[in-house]
Amino acid sequence: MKFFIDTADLAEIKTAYSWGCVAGVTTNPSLYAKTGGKLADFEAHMVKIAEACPDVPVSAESTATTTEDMVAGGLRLAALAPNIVVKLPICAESLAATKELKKHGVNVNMTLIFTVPQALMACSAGARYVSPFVGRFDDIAEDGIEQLANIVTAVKNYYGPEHTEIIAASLRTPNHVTQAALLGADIATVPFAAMEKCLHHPLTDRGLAAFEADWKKVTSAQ
Ligand SMILES: O=C(CO)[C@@H](O)[C@H](O)[C@H](O)[C@H](O)COP(=O)(O)O
Repeated sequence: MKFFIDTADLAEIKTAYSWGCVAGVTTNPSLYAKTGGKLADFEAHMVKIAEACPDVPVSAESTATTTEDMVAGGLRLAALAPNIVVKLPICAESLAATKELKKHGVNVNMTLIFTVPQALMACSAGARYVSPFVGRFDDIAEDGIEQLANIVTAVKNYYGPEHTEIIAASLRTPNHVTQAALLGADIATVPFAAMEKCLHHPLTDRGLAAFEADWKKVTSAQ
């Protein structure tokens, strides 16, 4: 499973990318709003992200509401940098836009996926990625991991990763990441704070402290 970083914060993206394990970036309007960014700066911000990690896909989300605007806006976003993927929320208009954008060679990441039929419809329209949400199911006392498992099984029954990759989204914890990996999601897109948590374990920290203490004994004995 690949790791994507789920943020629009450039500093977080640069830090996570420098670790060498980040294979993509996903952003959305809420994550961009969190950076304090203005509408006029949106495209320039996406370019900065794309240039900061030029060898991995960067999802930039369109807020258009008609197929025509999604296609026009998608072509504009895709032209900003070669690694930009156009992110669209699942709806009738975005399915049609996905089919059209694919004809132009533009990759689409279809987001806000909560059900198996939604995921299969997105694949069928030609989405390069589908993004089922986990945490938001947990928020309403449903099992987000179980829902993700159903989507992974159904999509993999009919499509391979060269057609459509599954991005487990709305992940909040290392356990979400573990479960997404075990059930076969192609990608986990992880917020920076959760990515940092994934790095650590108390036994790793304890082991490191022991190595350092023992090495001091070795160096001070010389
Ligand atoms: O859809 C994708 C990735 O393609 C994500 O960026 C997705 O929008 C985010 O994971 C969610 O919006 C995060 O939602 P939440 O868990 O913070 O409620």
